Amino acid sequence: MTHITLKICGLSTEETMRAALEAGVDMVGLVFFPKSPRHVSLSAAAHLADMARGKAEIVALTVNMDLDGLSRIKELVAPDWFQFHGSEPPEALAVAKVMHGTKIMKALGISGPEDLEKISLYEQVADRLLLDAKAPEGSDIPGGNGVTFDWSLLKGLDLKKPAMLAGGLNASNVADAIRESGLTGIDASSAVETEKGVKDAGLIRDFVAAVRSAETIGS
Ligand SMILES: O=C(O)c1ccccc1N[C@@H]1O[C@H](COP(=O)(O)O)[C@@H](O)[C@H]1O
Repeated sequence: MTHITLKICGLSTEETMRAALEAGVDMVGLVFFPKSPRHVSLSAAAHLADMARGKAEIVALTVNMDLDGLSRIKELVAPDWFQFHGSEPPEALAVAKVMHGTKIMKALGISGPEDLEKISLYEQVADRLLLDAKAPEGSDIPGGNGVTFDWSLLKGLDLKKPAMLAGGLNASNVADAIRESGLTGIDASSAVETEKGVKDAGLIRDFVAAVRSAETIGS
């Protein structure tokens, strides 16, 4: 039995935060990116983070955010992790880590084997990698688009850091995704929503149950 580290991203209401925590997720993601339908204000995020503290790790998702913005999040929300989901260079991760003392997760968009080359640059400084589908052309957001990629590209990779899989994962495909990728971390957003940005407690519970039952794969 392998424990899958499970993150639900883009929570923005008390009801769905409670559902995720009661279902036993390991990480909860709060999105700080105004173009995203899941964007939360600092005050709303501070309240949601207080609900989660001590029950799940709190992840602050940012996209190419400057140091002042990161400092405000750190001060008001006190996340355990910063998730960098833009084109931040490895040096920016190193600076954030020293300045804020948080753990760092770096998202990398994958669509083909050439995208795997970036991994070695980032795994030296990131505490965790997030291997996500590349955003479709024309999308306003670099993640959270509900699209998948060829998970088998990841099979057998010699990763130096823990890694999560993301991109279009839902209760029906997540067991295959775990098996094909070989990763032991899962992150999802769109599939637990009834419409863009609107999370649903029942869909969250179904997704968590699907991941937990997939934990027996290979054991
Ligand atoms: O969720 C968002 O709105 C978002 C915005 C900007 C960058 C990343 C975002 N979400 C991340 O995208 C992946 C996959 O999401 P999905 O399941 O395909 O919807 C996940 O890692 C989220 O953290």
